[in-house]
Amino acid sequence: MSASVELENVCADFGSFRAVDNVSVTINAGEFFSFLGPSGCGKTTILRMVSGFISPSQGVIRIGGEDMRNSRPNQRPTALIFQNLALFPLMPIWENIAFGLEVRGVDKKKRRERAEELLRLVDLPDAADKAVSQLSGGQKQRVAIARALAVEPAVMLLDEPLSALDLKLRQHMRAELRAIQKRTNVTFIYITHDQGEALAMSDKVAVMSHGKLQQVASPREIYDRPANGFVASFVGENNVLTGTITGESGGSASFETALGTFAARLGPGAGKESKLYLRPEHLRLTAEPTAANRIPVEVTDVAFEGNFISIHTRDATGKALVSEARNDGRSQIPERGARLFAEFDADQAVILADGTPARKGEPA
Ligand SMILES: Nc1ncnc2c1ncn2[C@@H]1O[C@H](COP(=O)(O)OP(=O)(O)OP(=O)(O)O)[C@@H](O)[C@H]1O
Repeated sequence: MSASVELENVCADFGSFRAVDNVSVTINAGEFFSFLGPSGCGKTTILRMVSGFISPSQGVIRIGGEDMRNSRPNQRPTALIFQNLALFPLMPIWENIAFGLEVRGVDKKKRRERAEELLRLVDLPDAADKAVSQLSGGQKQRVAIARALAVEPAVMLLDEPLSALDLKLRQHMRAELRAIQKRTNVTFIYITHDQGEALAMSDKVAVMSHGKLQQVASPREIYDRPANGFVASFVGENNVLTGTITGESGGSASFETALGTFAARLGPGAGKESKLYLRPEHLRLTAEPTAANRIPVEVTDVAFEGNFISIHTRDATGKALVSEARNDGRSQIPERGARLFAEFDADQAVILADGTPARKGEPA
């Protein structure tokens, strides 16, 4: 079973400080949905309102179409998973998983069967009789997920559940979590400040800043078509050029900067206070430019990043521009000090409205 979650004009105020500012979003049943944003942007507060631990100051939350205003946390079809999971150290794994069922009066045989079924689901089929101390961090996290699923929630709320794990395990668990979500078809609402996690796992991502939703879209759209400068800079890397729009035609514009005038795509909301955003992977370094958009640069550093190489450059005004080359043995990697051109195609550069306004109760 899974359920949709709707937030309609939801605000959360702590005194005069607005932590969540007029958020409206629909999360479809069976979706893996992430809230992504920097620390303090209001993600956890949203999760706590959906789970019922705090009430919205304004607005409505519906789960499965039902207004949750008068439902306490234990009356909601939700289960919550934290970063610091608390398994009971003196109980074997299967009893940890079945604990919620015992509270509900399910008999021991059924509890054991359900625990074993869930252990198969989270890919730990032989762990039923093990002690908590015998499991690794990642395995414990999977047990915590099995325990949350035991009571058959329609919505799972996950609050940065992987942040205590090391990098390799975190990457492995991304795939695991996604697989578990697809197998169960339970709605997953996942909060994270890690863009890699959000992009890799989610059907849809909501990018947040200062309590406000900035964009709600598929991971691909968030990356390829950011709605504003905040999303463009927070998700992935971008070179940012300041300037002014001097002409427009169709979906593109000419943008005058201290380095010259460039043709670029006009993003949503672009106006006077806009900036030009250019991803490092779209900036090509060459001695013989072919594109009209070109900037003379000098290479200042070449950094090996594993699967790609970051090439740091400086233009005539002293501004740093970063370009990326794939480490595939075929890319030409320039030497430090080389004088080249950084060129880019107009449809890969986008002009976007700037950042996000400050929220109520906060200095601008
Ligand atoms: N009970 C509270 N009283 C006062 N302010 C609060 C309270 N809870 C949260 N806040 C404030 O609201 C803002 C949003 O907090 P929230 O925990 O939702 O952010 P977050 O995006 O989850 O951040 P993090 O990733 O660091 O957990 C923060 O500025 C925080 O200090």
